[in-house]
Amino acid sequence: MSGYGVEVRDLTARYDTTVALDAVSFSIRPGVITGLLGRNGSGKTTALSVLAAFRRKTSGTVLVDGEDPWENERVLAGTCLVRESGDVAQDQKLKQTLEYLGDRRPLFSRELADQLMDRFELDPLTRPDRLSRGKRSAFGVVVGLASRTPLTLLDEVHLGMDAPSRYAFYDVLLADWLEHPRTIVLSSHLIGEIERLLEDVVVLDRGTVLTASDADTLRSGGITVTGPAEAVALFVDGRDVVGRQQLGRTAQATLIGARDDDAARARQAGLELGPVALQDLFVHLTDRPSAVGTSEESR
Ligand SMILES: Nc1ncnc2c1ncn2[C@@H]1O[C@H](COP(=O)(O)OP(=O)(O)OP(=O)(O)O)[C@@H](O)[C@H]1O
Repeated sequence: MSGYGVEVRDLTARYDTTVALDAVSFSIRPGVITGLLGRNGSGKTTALSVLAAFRRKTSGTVLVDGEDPWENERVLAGTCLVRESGDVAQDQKLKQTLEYLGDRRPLFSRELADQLMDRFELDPLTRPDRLSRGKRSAFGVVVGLASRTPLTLLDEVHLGMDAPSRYAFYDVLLADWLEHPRTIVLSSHLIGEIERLLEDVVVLDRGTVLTASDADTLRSGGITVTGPAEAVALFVDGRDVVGRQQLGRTAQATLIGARDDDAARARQAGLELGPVALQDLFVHLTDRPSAVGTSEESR
């Protein structure tokens, strides 16, 4: 089992008068870790809730493993959505929730759950409503990863966790995914920490898809140039510069729109070229309304 694929076509989701998703289309490849990125209110939680049938769509097509997930027992048995709030029974001890999941989910790994409970210092005999925010998030991670469902949707689940716990989460997620490949979607607006995990990226903005592609293709849309400040300034003159840093006489600029002769020009000027951080591209894309409309070309 390498995971469920997802096809979303012209999906619209409304809350009364608010259009949370406006005819969005994107695909999620099976067996891949995809980042669902977007600023606050861009529609990430709504999209994941529709995929997991927590919320009904208004219109459009959603296919999870080839079928509409709404009231679809087979697909939902293989789907796990964990939101930041935890999504677990509040009046049950953590141990009882794990036992319940162990009975209901055929791929649930009690071994991984116990390992993560130790790692996050979670007491199995406590209840979720007695946990701090960070520990509640950590329990959400335990549930999401140990379920090993063919489609695992983790909605900003790591945001409340402290740095050591978050890094433990990233390490375990990657190691467990390598051993048990499945489709994982991580939603976040904090990309720096998770970008190394992401093979594909879907960026939402105000209920529309800004861009959807593999992370490397997205990164190749820009470059960083590092070297003596005057040479960097000359190199980037007239270009679309989205970030600058300077330390002493050394400067680094981030450019959008790489050109064929960049490498040769950089060599001549004694400058170093490097990749762009996804976080910088994300800020650039979501900061500029004029960037809307690039989605179709970059798919
Ligand atoms: N229950 C609701 N009732 C009315 N409007 C809602 C509801 N839930 C979300 N919305 C609206 O739908 C839009 C998308 O919200 P959503 O929670 O999906 O975004 P998000 O990208 O997950 O945001 P965040 O990063 O802040 O969690 C926003 O305009 C939000 O105000």
